[in-house]
Amino acid sequence: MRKHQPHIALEGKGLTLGYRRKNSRKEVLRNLDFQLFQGELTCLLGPNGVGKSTLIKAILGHVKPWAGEIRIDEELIQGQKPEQLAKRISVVLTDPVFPGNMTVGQLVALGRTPHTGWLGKLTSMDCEIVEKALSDTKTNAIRDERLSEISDGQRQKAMVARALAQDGQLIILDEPTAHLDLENRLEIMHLLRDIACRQGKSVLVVTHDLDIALETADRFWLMGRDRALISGLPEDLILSGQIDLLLPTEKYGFNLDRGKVEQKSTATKNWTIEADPSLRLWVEKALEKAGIAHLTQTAHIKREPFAIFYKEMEFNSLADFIDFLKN
Ligand SMILES: Nc1ncnc2c1ncn2[C@@H]1O[C@H](COP(=O)(O)OP(=O)(O)OP(=O)(O)O)[C@@H](O)[C@H]1O
Repeated sequence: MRKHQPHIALEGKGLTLGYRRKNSRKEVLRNLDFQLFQGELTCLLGPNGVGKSTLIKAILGHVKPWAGEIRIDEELIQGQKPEQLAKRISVVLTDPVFPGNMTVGQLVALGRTPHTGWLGKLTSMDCEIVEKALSDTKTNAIRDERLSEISDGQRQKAMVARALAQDGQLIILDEPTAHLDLENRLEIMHLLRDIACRQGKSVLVVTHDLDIALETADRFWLMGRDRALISGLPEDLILSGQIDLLLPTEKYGFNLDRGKVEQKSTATKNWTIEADPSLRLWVEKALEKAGIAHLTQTAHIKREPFAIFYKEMEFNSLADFIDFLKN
């Protein structure tokens, strides 16, 4: 079967990265190969310290490879001037430093700088792009607020808006949802996916948020402690078990049935629970957390109104049921 190959926006080959200090060398990543595709939202995931930020710094030209190369649209990144790269890559890093008295609107307008120059005036097209970035991220209402007087989450949304206004072909965001509440996390990630898909951009997001990444990413890049990078459809990586790269110890694992990372249970369960699968899932979870591995009789669970029937008794909440089992 012929494979459909999307356009490769960014490619790394045989990339080895590290840091030098006086007489010592610290190798962080060795011999990496990767491809970032146009029109896709890719999430880069991996345990702390494996080298995700180092890879991003290399893509931005801030860290020079010890070996190998990175190409953006087939052109080597090494050797490109920062202002050339700024037109092609929009970035949101974890600890941005901007004057606190700058307003959200001014910050977002700054995104246009690579296209206008530092003293450049915004054209009507620049203004339109800034307005769109503000409305897409729903930061319109806080456009006149100062950066020092808004919440961390609002500041984070403003940073995403600035990256959208920059309008690079490649958008790279390092933990863009770290300070956001659940709804805003989902909204920002869906927005980024939408932008990748509709505007044909390549979006790379570094994140530790596996749930939201699973919900939104077209592709995962997984980095493990062996310094390799594995790329694939999130669902393929789950089914092949490679998702466990994110969990280097034996203690936790990805539960295929529940679609979640969980502590691996060593206790054997001796219980029979009669219920719909979705009800049973939550009953089992509560029993496991309470350390209850044994039921002497079958528990029957009913939905609407919720009730547990056990030993000719009726319980209307898991809390009451567990209380009974423990006493
Ligand atoms: N400027 C530096 N000089 C020397 N070593 C560094 C430097 N920056 C990072 N490192 C080291 O490189 C390794 C990878 O760090 P990096 O920040 O890339 O990891 P990460 O995967 O982004 O981690 P996290 O998820 O915690 O953000 C770590 O061992 C770190 O100590």
